[in-house]
Amino acid sequence: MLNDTITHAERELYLTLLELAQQQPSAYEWLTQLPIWLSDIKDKANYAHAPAYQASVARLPTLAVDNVDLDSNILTINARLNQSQHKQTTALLKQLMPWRKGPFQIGGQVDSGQDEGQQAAPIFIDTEWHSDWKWQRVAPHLGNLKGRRVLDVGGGSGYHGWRMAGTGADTVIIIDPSCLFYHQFMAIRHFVGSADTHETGRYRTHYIPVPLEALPEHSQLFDTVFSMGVLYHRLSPFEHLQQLKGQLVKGGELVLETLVIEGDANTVLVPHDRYAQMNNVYFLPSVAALIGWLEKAGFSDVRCVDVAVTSIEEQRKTEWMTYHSLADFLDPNDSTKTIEGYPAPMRATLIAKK
Ligand SMILES: Nc1ncnc2c1ncn2[C@@H]1O[C@H](C[S@+](CC[C@H]([NH3+])C(=O)[O-])CC(=O)[O-])[C@@H](O)[C@H]1O
Repeated sequence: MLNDTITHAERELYLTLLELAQQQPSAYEWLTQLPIWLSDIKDKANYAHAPAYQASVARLPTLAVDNVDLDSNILTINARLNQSQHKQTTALLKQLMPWRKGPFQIGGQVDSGQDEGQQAAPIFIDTEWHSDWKWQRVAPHLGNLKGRRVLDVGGGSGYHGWRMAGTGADTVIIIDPSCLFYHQFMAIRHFVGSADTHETGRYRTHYIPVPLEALPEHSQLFDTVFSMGVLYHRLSPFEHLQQLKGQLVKGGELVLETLVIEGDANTVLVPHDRYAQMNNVYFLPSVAALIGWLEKAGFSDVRCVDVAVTSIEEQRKTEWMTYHSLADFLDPNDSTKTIEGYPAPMRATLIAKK
């Protein structure tokens, strides 16, 4: 129910789903569940850090934003920032560390204008991942997202979701169960503000803090569904593919990006214990096997558009993510292997039709 304590982001999400429901009744089921999804993320019993994250986002200052370029590799909020706003904003954003997916920049170039003494340098959130590099590998193969309704499953901080809106998507819904990433999205959204309403006159980019499995199964709401960096975390890859398919309209497009290994249609690696130190990695197929999985799950026109080995320049420790990163997870004597002896991370992007 709409009530007084609802945030602006929540209100816009309700309105978007309400509008969707007028065209596609399955969105009513989302509306029914939304209060539960949104209150769970605020519950200290589920997420001990939730109140602290919320407080950090709530205390972010209001800046004079000149413009926002959602289609830039460093997702840039051009705003005027004085020294005290710079200090306050940096400190609050650092309370939302680790920042893994980005990069973002808040602030503009310091020019030699009249208030030079006052104006602070931009804040550059140098994230662990160069998510822009992934986007550059994927975007050329997407065709036009203009006017499309898009779901980004496992969207992290929302970096790619913003880029989807930046290329003209009509509506973007990001889902991810991470409480931290949800609040990172809300922090960036605070600064993006009404720039997100560009072209459509209403807010286009939304975030629901739930896993894919929590969504109503056969919503058929989206023209494009992205699942990037999620499949290998799933115990049952076929269930994941079915759930993705259930969110697509007939003829809609799936963009699937996941870890792969070299090999033929019968090659699949199931790491016995950890993979690159991650303890939640299950199935790493070859590209040929993955094409077979997508076809078995009922997708057609399946094509692999990109394969890339992840470099230690793309995923690395930064000032905004100070824990171990890829370089620490590879064999120090042979960077083609993980420290467990498996092939080093290589990722493929596949596109398929429902
Ligand atoms: N069942 C689930 N449903 C939805 N999200 C999930 C689920 N399980 C985990 N996640 C979320 O999926 C994301 C995986 S990261 C990819 C981010 C971005 N897409 C990227 O392509 O850079 C992995 C990577 O960095 O490789 C995390 O944010 C999880 O919380």
